[in-house]
Amino acid sequence: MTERQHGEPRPADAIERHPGAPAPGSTIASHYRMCVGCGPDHPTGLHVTVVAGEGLTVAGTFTVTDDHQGAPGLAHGGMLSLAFDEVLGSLIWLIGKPAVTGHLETSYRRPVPVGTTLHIDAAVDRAEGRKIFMSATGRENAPDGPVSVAASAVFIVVPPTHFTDHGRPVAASELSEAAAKVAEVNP
Ligand SMILES: CCCCCCCC/C=C\CCCCCCCC(=O)SCCNC(=O)CCNC(=O)[C@H](O)C(C)(C)COP(=O)(O)OP(=O)(O)OC[C@H]1O[C@@H](n2cnc3c(N)ncnc32)[C@H](O)[C@@H]1OP(=O)(O)O
Repeated sequence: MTERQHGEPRPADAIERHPGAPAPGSTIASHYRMCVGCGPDHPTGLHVTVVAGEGLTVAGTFTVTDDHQGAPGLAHGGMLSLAFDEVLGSLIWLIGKPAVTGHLETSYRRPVPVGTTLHIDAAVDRAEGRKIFMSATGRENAPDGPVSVAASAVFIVVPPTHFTDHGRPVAASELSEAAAKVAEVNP
């Protein structure tokens, strides 16, 4: 291996779409029915939906409701950050490796009123060892609407046991098929 010169950036590792990844255009199923980000059974969750894109990209949506307000009539910044965490996190199903958020940075560009649907495009930018660098933009009410929020994140690849060691036991019926495989629970 050639030695790097001082100040030269570390070369990125190859990172590819997993052969078993959901096909472009298909919905990425909610990983856990009670997830506050994507779970369909969560009463006040964000109910984020995500569709796989080409390569290492996804497109998500989050519709802001009264349950997500900070100032009256406006989305709470933490909720917007959650929506980005969820959509960025769904990129792991394209890579085929479990990972968790290490660092998430959110830049709020415009207030987001209740009733807005944010269209969140997210992509994997590069990988370095276990670190996966990702970024996303959230546009108001249309895939080409004005950018309301932008985010960047570092996800860290973890062993599947991360969830069983630190979480609680769960039935396969509460998880998506892919998540049940990660958690190694049988139906
Ligand atoms: C019971 C059954 C359950 C079933 C579940 C089914 C499966 C579910 C499947 C899919 C779920 C998806 C869910 C998505 C939800 C959305 C995503 C979230 O909200 S995730 C929650 C929030 N995040 C955390 O809770 C992380 C808490 N932190 C940790 O656990 C650790 O700190 C961890 C794993 C992130 C790192 O700890 P280390 O000991 O493994 O890593 P070290 O060896 O120290 O670092 C490795 C490399 O990463 C960098 N690194 C570590 N932490 C970093 C950080 N915070 N920011 C930036 N880089 C970091 C280090 O500098 C190092 O880099 P160098 O190799 O030296 O270049």
